[in-house]
Order: sequence, then C-alpha cells, then structure tokens
Amino acid sequence: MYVVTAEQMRQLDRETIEGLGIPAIALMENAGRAIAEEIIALCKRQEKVEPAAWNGSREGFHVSGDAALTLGTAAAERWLVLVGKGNNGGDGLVAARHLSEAGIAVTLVYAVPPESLTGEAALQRDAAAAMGLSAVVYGRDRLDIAAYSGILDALLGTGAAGAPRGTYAELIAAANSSGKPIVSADIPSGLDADTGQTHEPCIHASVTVCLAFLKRGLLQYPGAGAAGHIVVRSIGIPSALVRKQGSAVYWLTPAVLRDVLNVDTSRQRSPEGHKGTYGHVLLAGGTLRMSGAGLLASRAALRAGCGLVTWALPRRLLPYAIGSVPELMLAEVGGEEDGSWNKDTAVEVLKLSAERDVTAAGPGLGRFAGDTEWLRSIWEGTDCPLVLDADALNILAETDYRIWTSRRHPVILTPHPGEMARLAGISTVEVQRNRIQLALDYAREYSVTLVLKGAHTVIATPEGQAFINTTGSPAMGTGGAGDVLTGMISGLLAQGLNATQAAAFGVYLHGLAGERASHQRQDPSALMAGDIIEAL
Ligand SMILES: NC(=O)C1=CN([C@@H]2O[C@H](COP(=O)(O)OP(=O)(O)OC[C@H]3O[C@@H](n4cnc5c(N)ncnc54)[C@H](OP(=O)(O)O)[C@@H]3O)[C@@H](O)[C@H]2O)[C@@H](O)CC1
Ligand SMILES: [K+]
Repeated sequence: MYVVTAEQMRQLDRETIEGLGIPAIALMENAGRAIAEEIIALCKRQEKVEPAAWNGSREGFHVSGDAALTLGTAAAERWLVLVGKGNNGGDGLVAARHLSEAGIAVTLVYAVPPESLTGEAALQRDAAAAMGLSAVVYGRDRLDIAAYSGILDALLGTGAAGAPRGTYAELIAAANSSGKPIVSADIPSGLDADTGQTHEPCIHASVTVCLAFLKRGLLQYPGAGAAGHIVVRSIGIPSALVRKQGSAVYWLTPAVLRDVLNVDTSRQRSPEGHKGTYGHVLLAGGTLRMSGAGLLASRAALRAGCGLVTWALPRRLLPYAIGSVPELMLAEVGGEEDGSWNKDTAVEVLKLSAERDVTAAGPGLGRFAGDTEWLRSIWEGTDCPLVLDADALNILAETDYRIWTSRRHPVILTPHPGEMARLAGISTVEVQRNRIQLALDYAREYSVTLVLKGAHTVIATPEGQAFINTTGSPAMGTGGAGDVLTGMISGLLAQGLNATQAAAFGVYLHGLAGERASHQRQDPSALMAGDIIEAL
C-alpha cells in the first residue's frame, strides 16, 4: 500500500481534478461518504443488537439497500462534527449529511465563522444548511459536548501548518478531554501529516479514516499512536497516478512483499535441495564478555533457513562456544588474550568469507585498536553481501566510508535510533523526528540498504524506495533482539534474496515472530531475544 506526503497528495488531487477532469466536489463526496460509513461501522461494533424476529432474513422477494449507511440504533446516537475552514471541513460536512440521513442526530460545530469557508467546502456548508442540519459556531454559541455520543474531527487535514491555533486548539483539547470516541477525517487534527510529530494539542482518535492513500505521519510515532485504528478508503484517485509520480514508499504487507518485492513468501523448498542450496553465512562477532550476541545472530541465521553458518570468533572464546549450538560451525580468528578482537583478525575473516555467500559483522564485536582499518579491509575485501550491525556501525560513524572502494555487492546497515544518530551526526531526538525521510536520504547518500530499527522499522534502499514495517511488539525492546534480526537478514541473503528483499522480509518475519513469542508469555515483558528465534 502506498504511503504519501501531504505535498504528493496535493499533486495527486490536482492531477485527478485537472488531468482526469473529475470534479473536486466528487472527491469530497466520496471522502465524506466513506467517513460516514466508518462512523456507522464503529457504532455497529459498539452496539451489537440482534435483529427483531420479524426483521430477519426471509425466503422469497428480496431488495437490499445501503447497509453501510444504515444503523438500526441510530436514534441512540448523537454526533458532533467539528468543521474546519478547508477541505477537511468539507469532507466532514458531507459525512454529516449521510449520518443525518441514517437517522443520527448531528450538530455541526464550526471552528471559524461559516462565512469564511470557500470553494467546495462552502458548497457543502450551504447544502448542510439547506438540509436543516443544526449548527453552532464555536466560541459564539453554547456547546455541551457531554450530551453527545461521538465526535467527528474534520478540523485540519493535509493543509494544516504548524500547531493548531485559536479555536482549533480549544476544540481539539475539549474533544480529547470529553472521553467520547473520536473519528478523524484523513488525519488526526494536530498531527504533522509527513513526520508523525504531534503538535500540542493533537486529537487522539479511536478511528482515522485516511483518504485515498496512507500519509507518512500515520505510520510514524507518535502520530501512529494518536490515529487509533486506521482505515484507508479510496475516493476515486487512481493509484496509477502514484506510480507515475514515482512515489516509492510502501506500508510493508504480505502483498507488497509478494507483488512489489517479488519475495516468495510461501518459502517452499525444492525437494532436491540440500544444505549447499540454501547458502552459507559467515558471522564475525562476539567477545568473551559479549558472546551471546554472536550466538543469537548465528542461531537466528540458521532458523531463517540458510544451509550453514560459520561463526568467526576470537580464539579465547572458542572453548566456551564449543557445543553451545551444535548446528554451528566455529572458526577461531586469533585476537587478544582477553578474548577481544584485533586488527590482524581481518586476514582470517577475509579468508573465511571467500568461501561464504554472506558476511555479517558487528554483534558483540566490541571496539579495538585499528578497528576502522579492520572494517575497511572487510568492506573492500569481501566479495559478497555484507550486513553490518552494532559496533560495526559505531566504527562506520567515525569515518567517512564513502571514500572506501565501492563494492560489487550490497551493504545492509541495521542501526537502532542511537546508532543512526551517530551515523548521521545528529541527536536521537532528531532521528525520531522524521524517520522515513532520514532513512531515505541516508540510504541514497551512502549507497546502502538501511534498516532503521525501532517501532515501525523503516527499510530504505539506495534507489529511493522505502518500506515501513508494522509487525512487532513493544515486548521486543530487549537485549539481543537486534542481533537476531541481523542473523535473520543474513540467513535470507544466503538463500539468494537480494538486499531489499532480505531486509524487508527479515524485518517483517522478525516482528511476526516477536508478536507470536510475546503472546506465548503470560507477561509479554518476559520476552527474551532467544524466544524470537524459537518462534520462527
Ligand atoms: N479536492 C481536494 O483537494 C481533496 C481534499 N481532501 C481533504 O482535504 C484535506 C486538505 O484540505 P486543505 O488543503 O483545504 O487543508 P485543510 O487540512 O482542510 O486545512 C487548511 C485550512 O486550515 C487552516 N489552517 C492551517 N493550519 C492551521 C493551524 N495550524 N491552525 C488553525 N488553522 C489552520 C488554513 O486556513 P488559514 O489559516 O490559511 O486561513 C486552511 O484554510 C485533506 O486532508 C482531505 O481531508 C480529500 O477529501 C480529497 C479531495
Ligand atoms: K482531521
């Protein structure tokens, strides 16, 4: 599913209206109807009423109607529709007409004097008035929010700029504190549609009826938390226009994995396959103090389905690792007496990598004298895809690796927000301010596939595509979960998936496994990284 910015949405509106000749008012009609249908669906979910015996289905002559715009319990519903000055308000006015038609008592609350509405919104204002819908102007007329059963927020949409001002801010605060279910038109008012930042105040919706295409701000936190349940409804803007626009940001779903990324999600293996068919991962990581990171990444690579995994580790660590995972191959590469790595180990790693399909480095690696040189020789000397995580990223962050010799095979970086901050030379707060754009910019500038971890991980490619993953659980915020992801992505690469496929599918499966593992625990916070591997 496509994810767009507010500016892209404006262009798509324009191309539909001016290019295809579909009147703006038609789009607004579709939008308002979709919103009304979702409000009625919400009312039906809340009030499960059995149909009267005489009203049930019967044999014989049958006529059906607009079930989505019909509500048996309409008489019990009273909805407030908060109307802003722009087209978002216009959408709300259309929805109000449909709700009223369904028998729901509706009151319009204009945030600004209705005379200030223009264009299509003004037409809708007049239609609502002609239908006799009751209306008040906020700040001028009396309003008792407690008397209503729900609120439609049609104050601000993709045309909003900055924090809600004046009466908009007052209405948002009053709606939030009312405790009533709030349905937002397009985006919660007060949300930055592109970055996902929530202004003060911002609507906290139960349902957001997103119009036409997902907006970036709805997938990025904290906006994703303010939107409630998101329903995307088409309003007559063809998706071919998005493709033409070259928008390449997707919400990562099984359909996107299959149809956009060509991933075989069935994971069928050939009856003639053998361990050699599924590739060989080399993992360089782990020290005496952080052996677990290497173990977790190696085991996860095996569980992701690759044929073989060799764990390259310092000599001092070897006796402790033997037998810990019998399926693993171990290769000691020298190192220091205290069990840490040194720069001379690069020679052994390169030798080993020549016989493997993927090299992964970083989990539990630690820092050591000459580590930049060490990583540079691995970057320049390995002739296979490279996955870098943890301390390998911290090493990269301290150097301009764009001057290193360019590689024939892709590099995947898997930073968490703290590591990303170091890589990009900004603060973690700035990283989280607009994760999608930052990931897109970084991946393009540094020619890497970037996996920016955290709630709703972003996968960005050097070619300018991005995929936003929404599988996963807060329980996965636990030591080692990142090492498991590194192993999974490496294991998928070894099986022949390309960098984007492996990163996206790896992140998606990692989240699913985390969800499954946390459900298996009585208390989700008991989840440990190893449980994610076992849930694969
Ligand atoms: N045909 C179409 O185009 C379609 C549009 N669609 C719908 O329209 C929405 C976009 O509509 P839009 O562009 O009219 O902007 P919108 O979000 O309603 O608000 C802008 C108004 O608010 C004001 N304002 C701005 N910031 C403010 C602030 N911080 N605090 C207070 N006020 C602020 C500003 O007024 P100003 O301050 O400039 O006088 C401006 O007039 C979109 O989300 C979707 O719902 C869809 O149905 C598809 C078809
Ligand atoms: K809104």
